[in-house]
Amino acid sequence: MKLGRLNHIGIATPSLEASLAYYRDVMGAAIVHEPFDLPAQGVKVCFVDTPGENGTHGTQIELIEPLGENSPIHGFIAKNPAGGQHHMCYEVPDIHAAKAWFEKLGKRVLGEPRIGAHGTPIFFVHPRDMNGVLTEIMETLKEAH
Ligand SMILES: CC[C@H](C(=O)O)C(=O)SCCNC(=O)CCNC(=O)[C@H](O)C(C)(C)COP(=O)(O)OP(=O)(O)OC[C@H]1O[C@@H](n2cnc3c(N)ncnc32)[C@H](O)[C@@H]1OP(=O)(O)O
Ligand SMILES: [Co+2]
Repeated sequence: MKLGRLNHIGIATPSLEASLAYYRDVMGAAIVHEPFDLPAQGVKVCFVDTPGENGTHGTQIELIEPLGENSPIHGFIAKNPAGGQHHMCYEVPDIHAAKAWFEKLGKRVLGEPRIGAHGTPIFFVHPRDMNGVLTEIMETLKEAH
């Protein structure tokens, strides 16, 4: 497998509202998208753009707040009440080939590929197998032809 583009850095937060104010007022973020719920993934999400090249944005900040009592990030927030860096997400051309790659290496893929925040298939690989970093793999949005 070849290392793909760093699509986003996931930041867990107890309050999307407070974190949005931070990225806007302290960090001077130019583009803050609208928050949206992902009930199937147990999170409320809001993307913040970082500057990119050729008029596109760079790696995004993905702010995630627990949504519902079964949110997978309740445990993280309990351990880190102020929130913090939660995961990193890399793009791949083919989600199934990528899943087979990590499984072949004996890495714990967490669940089957499912639709993530950008509307394409994603999966996670356990942090204990990934240098301590919860790693999300996301199939790149195919260019509309
Ligand atoms: C998908 C929508 C959106 C998108 O971009 O498309 C998102 O990114 S949503 C992001 C939220 N969803 C997930 O995180 C799903 C995958 N995560 C999980 O399945 C769990 O969080 C899991 C299994 C990684 C950890 O679960 P939990 O916190 O309940 O377990 P433990 O507390 O027992 O943790 C086990 C072990 O891992 C360490 N840990 C936990 N979370 C992280 C983390 N974010 N980064 C690094 N390490 C983490 C924890 O400290 C434990 O370590 P140990 O040494 O064994 O005590
Ligand atoms: Co993510």
